[in-house]
Amino acid sequence: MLSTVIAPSILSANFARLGEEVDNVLAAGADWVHFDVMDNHYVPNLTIGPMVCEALRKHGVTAPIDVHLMVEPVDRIVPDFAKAGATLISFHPEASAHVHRTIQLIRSSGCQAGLVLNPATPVEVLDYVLEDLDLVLLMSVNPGFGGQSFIPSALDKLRRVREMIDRSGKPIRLEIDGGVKADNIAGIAAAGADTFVAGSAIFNAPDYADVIGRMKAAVAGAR
Ligand SMILES: O=C(CO)[C@@H](O)[C@H](O)COP(=O)(O)O
Repeated sequence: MLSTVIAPSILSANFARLGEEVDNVLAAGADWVHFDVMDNHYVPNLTIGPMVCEALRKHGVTAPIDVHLMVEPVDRIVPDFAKAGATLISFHPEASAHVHRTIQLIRSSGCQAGLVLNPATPVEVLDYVLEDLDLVLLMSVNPGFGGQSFIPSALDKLRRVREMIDRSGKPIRLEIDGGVKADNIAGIAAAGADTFVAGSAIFNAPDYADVIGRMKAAVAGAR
């Protein structure tokens, strides 16, 4: 089983002090930085692009940057994020005309590739591409905003994708994103996730180390 990763979503960080927020959350025990890119087209919100990713690298961030593209089209922006220092790039199959080609593009740009399934996207979309992926990201909210509630059907989906990954025998990460909190993360881990995105639960907490520590302890108990 792969190691546990806690990836705070900077969507809920204070953008006026972003470098400091990222430093603080990494010092508090976070493993990755989750970087939500929204285009006001694929999703009804507008956030940050490659320049901000590059700025974080120039600021001195060395942790993996986990870029979640909620943009359409996808391919045009992939090389820009690779140059800006992204470690992983994940995208939605609905936003790419050629899913396999986009995966190859991400990998040939030097990044790891992830595919993101919305709450209503069937797991069969992973057929034929699963073994080309480094990560599967299951959305447990509809993409576009932080602070939403975890959709319970994501647990069954996690179990199904966990089985698919285990059957493949490949070291593919299973990431969950949306409504993840210290008080529901154990059940999410038991359903098969190893990589946990949490935005509001971490950045709205007064003590980042305390909440990340409680999340890691709950995951360790469940796994
Ligand atoms: O991608 C998204 C939303 O589209 C997520 O990364 C959210 O930003 C997670 O926020 P919380 O639900 O943890 O507040």
